[in-house]
Amino acid sequence: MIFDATTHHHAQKIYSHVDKKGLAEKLEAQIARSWERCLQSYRIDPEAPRKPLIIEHAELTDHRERIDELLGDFAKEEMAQLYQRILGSGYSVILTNSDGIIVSYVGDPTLTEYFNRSGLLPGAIWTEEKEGTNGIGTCLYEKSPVIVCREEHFRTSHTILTCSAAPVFDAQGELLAVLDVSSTSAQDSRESHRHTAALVNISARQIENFGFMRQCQSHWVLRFHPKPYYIGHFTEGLLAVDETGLIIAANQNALHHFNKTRGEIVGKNISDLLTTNLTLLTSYTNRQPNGLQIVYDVQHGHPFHTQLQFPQRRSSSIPNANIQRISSTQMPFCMSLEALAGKDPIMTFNVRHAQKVMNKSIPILLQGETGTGKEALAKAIHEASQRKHKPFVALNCAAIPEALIESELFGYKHGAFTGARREGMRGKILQSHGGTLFLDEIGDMPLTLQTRLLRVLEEKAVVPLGSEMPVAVELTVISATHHQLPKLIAEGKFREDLYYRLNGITLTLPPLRERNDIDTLIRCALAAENFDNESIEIEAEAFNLLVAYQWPGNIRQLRNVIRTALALRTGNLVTRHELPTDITYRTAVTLPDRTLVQLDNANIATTTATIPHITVPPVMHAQPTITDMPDLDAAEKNVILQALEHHRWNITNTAVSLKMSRNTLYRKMKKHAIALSNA
Ligand SMILES: Nc1ncnc2c1ncn2[C@@H]1O[C@H](COP(=O)(O)OP(=O)(O)OP(=O)(O)O)[C@@H](O)[C@H]1O
Repeated sequence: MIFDATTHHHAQKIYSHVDKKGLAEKLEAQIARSWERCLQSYRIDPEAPRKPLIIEHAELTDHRERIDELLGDFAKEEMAQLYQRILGSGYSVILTNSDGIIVSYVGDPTLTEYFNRSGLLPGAIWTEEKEGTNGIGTCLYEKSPVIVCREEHFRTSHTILTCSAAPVFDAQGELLAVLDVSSTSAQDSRESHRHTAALVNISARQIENFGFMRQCQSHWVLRFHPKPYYIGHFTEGLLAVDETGLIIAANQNALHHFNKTRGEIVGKNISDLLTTNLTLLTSYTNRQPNGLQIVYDVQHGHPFHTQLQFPQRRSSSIPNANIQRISSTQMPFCMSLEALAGKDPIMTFNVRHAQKVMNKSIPILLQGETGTGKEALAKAIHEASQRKHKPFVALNCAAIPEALIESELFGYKHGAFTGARREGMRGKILQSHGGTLFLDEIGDMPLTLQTRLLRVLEEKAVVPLGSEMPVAVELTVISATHHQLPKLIAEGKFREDLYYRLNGITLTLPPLRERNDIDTLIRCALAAENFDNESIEIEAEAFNLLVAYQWPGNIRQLRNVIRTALALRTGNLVTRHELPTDITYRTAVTLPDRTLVQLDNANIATTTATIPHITVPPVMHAQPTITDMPDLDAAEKNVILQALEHHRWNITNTAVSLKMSRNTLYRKMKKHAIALSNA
């Protein structure tokens, strides 16, 4: 930056504007507010020279993955289209995440160096706190479209830029990203940029609507607009509804069309807002798949043209009270924090307590037998918390060799040790910055690492291997173990001070055999494992055998049994013959003949099926002896080895292909003495 009279004049203009409360200069209100924030809240010196703040490549990759998850490739395609529309004007098109970090960039290759020097490059941070008034940062703060033209920038070094930025919100109305177009042309004025700003706003709405459809793909989505030809247009309203017709999400346009706030729409039934309901809408769409139906705004009587989109992978017929379907898309519903509370008093207690502490940086310790749903609860807490848009990062302390946990957790600088990645690695702790770090099997963490973890928790900073510079981290930890930590402390295997650090609150998950909502869990498991989305019925006899079984492997075992039963069934009926002998022999039940239990998919998390009364006599322990098992064991080992080979020993892909969790895969590998070093 050149320090000359012009530079100084720019800074003086800002001081005098803020001092004289706007009397010195006529300014856009957004710019005036931002200048005040920069001087009074962030205390930035407008003349201070500044280098762009760029995050590390590995961190940028994490941010990109998170955005891609929510917006898919559409954001990049829309940016490319926008760039084509303004081609030749010397502009760059930029997408940042909600932290103001540039995650995508499309620009004139001949100007790349020029933009890079101005700090407009992937990984650069453009919040107002860091860069003063600017298109991206001010848009993030204002949560509305902004134009920041040349001298309206706060930092003198940015006054060569003209930027138009528009916010992109997620389906819940939270700010997700900012789309920005910047230029360095001296010809640009606020007026000449209005056309560009309009294009940016249209593209931001397109990205937002596409993101909405992606985020709500397991629900019904009602598209609506007062004019029929605007269905599919960036101004269309979108409402996502669950199977009872309850509105669970709305886009910005929907609020505008109803002239209501989000709070006045989300949580209402669709029939409270429109002269229709989900059954009428689905039956119309079944008859006329691409037709538009006219319905009326209940409050004002205005007509809306509507089109219903069925959930992807869910049955597209009208919910029917007699023939109930089980659908895999109910999985998220079953696994939400509210749904996990179920009807079991201990789980309800756990969920209520989790809700009270989840936004207060209080560490949560989950205790329970293997397979009781500790990781599922940790994820649900994260998803229900204010951190839901930040990463959920899990580390299984028992599954990773001791030598690797350290680098996995704390990360390393490039060249920290032989074999280290050239660009270094951000450890799990830094990856979870602002989100949730889930430390599974914490009781198995080696003592030396417990000491380092304790230091991180106390100092809220990480020192990556090979580095001396601590990096500040915003850390919320949920840890889990099947061990009794106080017992490990007494045995000298776990640090007492770490235990108190991790145990802001302990939630103990009950084993499945002690839960009184096992019927609901069976329904959830059936829904989750019904990948083909078919109508499934289960014989009362089979259902009751499942209810009465003792489940040593808890919910994980239940899921496995149901997965196999669904695969073995003939037609759509699950009978006792598809259940493992372990269950059918052990559980002697007086059963009625072939009464069907129909599974109520509309109320899967809360209803009890009408199960005919049965008596459950004492359990017969007809457990197979170990000598019955070797062939099965060998077959299992073989299947695991083949899958590992097929997926080149990638644990995540192998676990997905075998439909088991990574933890289970690690456990089975341990059981069969398959070491990762086999690779
Ligand atoms: N309420 C539920 N309904 C249906 N499936 C569930 C529920 N809770 C957990 N599951 C499923 O059960 C399996 C085991 O759950 P999870 O991995 O959370 O258990 P865990 O206690 O963490 O196990 P481990 O101690 O072995 O790590 C997973 O497939 C999970 O998706």
